[in-house]
Amino acid sequence: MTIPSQFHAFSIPLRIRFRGMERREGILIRGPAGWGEFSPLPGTGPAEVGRSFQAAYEAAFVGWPEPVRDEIPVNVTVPAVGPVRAHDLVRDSGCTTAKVKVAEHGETAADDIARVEAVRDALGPHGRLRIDVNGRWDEAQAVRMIRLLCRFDLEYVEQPCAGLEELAAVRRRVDVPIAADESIRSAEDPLRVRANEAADLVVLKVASLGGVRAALEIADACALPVVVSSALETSVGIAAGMALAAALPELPYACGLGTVSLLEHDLVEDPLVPVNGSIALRRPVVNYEAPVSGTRTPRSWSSTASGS
Ligand SMILES: O=C(O)CCC(=O)c1ccccc1C(=O)O
Ligand SMILES: [Mg+2]
Repeated sequence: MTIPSQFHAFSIPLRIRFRGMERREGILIRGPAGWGEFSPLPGTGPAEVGRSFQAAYEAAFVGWPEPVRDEIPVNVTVPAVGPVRAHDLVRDSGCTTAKVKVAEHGETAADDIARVEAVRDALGPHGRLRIDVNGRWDEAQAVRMIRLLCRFDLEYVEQPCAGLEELAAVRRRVDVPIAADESIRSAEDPLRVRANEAADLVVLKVASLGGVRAALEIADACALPVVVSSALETSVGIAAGMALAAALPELPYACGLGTVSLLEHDLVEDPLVPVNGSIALRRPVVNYEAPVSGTRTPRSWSSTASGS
C-alpha cells in the first residue's frame, strides 16, 4: 500500500511577543487521518520533543477518539502587554474567562498588578480571571503576590513556582486553587503532581504529552480537573487540543485554546478562533497558500512514502 504523505514547514510571526518569542515555527505532516502539527517550542527538552512528534503522528496517521461534546469554552490569553492593550484584548475577544501572563522577564510586580486590574475591569465582576506564572516565583514571592492579587478574584494560579515541593507549600498557604502546567508537561513522571498534593487541577497540552490518547490516560491517572491548553500552535495543532477537550469525560473549566489570534496568520481556511467565548469542534481545512506576511517564506514540499 502507498501512503500519500506531505510536509509543510512554516514560520509565522506573532502579533504580540509571547514568552520572548517573536515567531512560531514548525512542520505540518499529512497522513491518512489528516494533518498533524509538529512545532515544539524553543528550549523544549528531547523527551518532550519526542512526545510532540508522537502527537503529530497520531493526528496524521492514527486519528482521535470519539468526542463527547462539540463546543469548547476558552479563555482569552493575555501576554505581557500594558494595561490598555490588555483591556482591549479581553474586551474584543468575546470571552468571559481570561488568562493573564505575569512575572515575565523585565517586568515588575506593579506591571503585573496593573495588567490584572485592567483585565478584571474589562471582564466585569462575573468574568473568570486566572493567572499564569510559568514557575517564576519562589515560595515567599508566590504567597505575597497571590495575597496581593486575590482582590481581583482569581479563579486559579497556574504554576506559581517551578518545583513540586514549592508548589505544594504555596498551595497549603493560600486559598486560591493551584494549577500545574510545567510540572506535568516537562516532568518525567506527571503523576507526581497528585502524589505530592501539589495542585488542585492540571493543565494538559497534547503536544507535550504525546497525543490525545496519551493525554487522556494522564488525565485519568491524575484524577484532577483538567484544563486543555495550547502551545501556541496553528489551527492544525489547536485541533488536537480540541479533540482532547472534546473527549474528556468532564470539562469544568474554560480551556487555553483561543491562541490562534496571537499569530499573524494561520494555515487553514477556517481558523479555530472563539465565537462568543467558545470554539466549535471541527477539523479545519488546511490551506497554507493563503497570503504570508513577514520576511521569511515557508518552504513546502510533497512526497510519496511507501508503507504497508
Ligand atoms: O493557556 C493559554 O491560555 C494559552 C497557552 C499558553 O499560555 C502557553 C503557550 C505556549 C507555551 C506555554 C504556555 C503556558 O501555558 O505556559
Ligand atoms: Mg502555563
